[in-house]
Amino acid sequence: MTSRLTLPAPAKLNLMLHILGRRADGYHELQTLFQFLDHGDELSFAAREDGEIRLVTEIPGVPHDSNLIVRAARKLQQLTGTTLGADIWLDKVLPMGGGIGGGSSDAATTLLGLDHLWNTRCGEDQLAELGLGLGADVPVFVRGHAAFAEGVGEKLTPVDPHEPWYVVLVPQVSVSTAEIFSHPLLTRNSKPIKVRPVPEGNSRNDCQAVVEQSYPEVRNSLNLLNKFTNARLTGTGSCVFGAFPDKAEADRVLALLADSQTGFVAKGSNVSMLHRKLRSLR
Ligand SMILES: C[C@](O)(CO)[C@H](O)COP(=O)(O)OP(=O)(O)OC[C@H]1O[C@@H](n2ccc(N)nc2=O)[C@H](O)[C@@H]1O
Ligand SMILES: Nc1ncnc2c1ncn2[C@@H]1O[C@H](COP(=O)(O)OP(=O)(O)OP(=O)(O)O)[C@@H](O)[C@H]1O
Repeated sequence: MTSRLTLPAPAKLNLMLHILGRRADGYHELQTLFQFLDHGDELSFAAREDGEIRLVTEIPGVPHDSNLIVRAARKLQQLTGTTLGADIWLDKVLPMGGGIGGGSSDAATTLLGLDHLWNTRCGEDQLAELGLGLGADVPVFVRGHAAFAEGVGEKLTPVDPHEPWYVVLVPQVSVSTAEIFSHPLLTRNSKPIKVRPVPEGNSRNDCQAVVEQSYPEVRNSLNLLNKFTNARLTGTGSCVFGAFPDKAEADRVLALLADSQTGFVAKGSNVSMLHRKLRSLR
């Protein structure tokens, strides 16, 4: 039997997100602070000699060839000219359309995993550039270090914010990133801030007001979590999160909300689980 390479695809949080303006191509200039969670999907890869890319475990509602995993694998094949293919298995844990970067993280894990398995040795610089073509959030997952991001999210400065425990609530709605970024009431004129000191604490997400307005479920989750800590939206939602000093406190709060809320507890991490695993393989 061919050996399988199994790797995690962690979630991310946007600890703050400021929108500075809109570019001519419709994309927005952002400043955002990314941190990873020790919680995510898991992917397994096995090389194929015939060059085919096959996602064995498809996601209902996402056509095989549109899945970011398949698109990432094909892009890497094109870039490197390898004759190898892969069978890929996905254990989907992260909610979709949750603003915690599941699809982008799957794509980054595919790029790094297949670069390792195929021995194509592209390295992080090339893979981050390739990943940007798949989504604005892919490069930070390729780099694997918490970062202050500028541009559309691709200009990354590594940073080391605190690593608290988080309660992440998952309102049962899927928010379209494109819909929020095209909303007429979105605030798009935040003043640029400096990378250092790292903006932590009372930071805001400029998408939060319009998401709360359009999705009452998200507002409700924010209100509930706000009773215990400063709750914020991640990305364009739907997920909301709050920090706690230890796991016991985070578990306690999630349990208190469990009647009406779906969610999970996870530790913030400045080095992604993916990179920790890859280092252990080298
Ligand atoms: C909001 C964030 O989650 C913050 O981390 C990301 O910037 C979004 O990253 P993503 O999901 O990888 O986004 P993409 O797939 O590249 O873009 C989805 C849609 O969001 C809008 N979009 C995204 C990123 C950005 N900087 N400006 C935008 O206006 C665009 O309309 C685009 O069509
Ligand atoms: N491997 C994948 N995992 C999840 N979604 C995928 C994948 N491939 C394609 N998609 C599509 O991408 C959409 C967005 O999924 P994703 O889970 O990345 O959202 P998100 O967490 O809001 O992302 P972000 O934080 O980057 O905005 C899904 O609704 C789905 O149609």
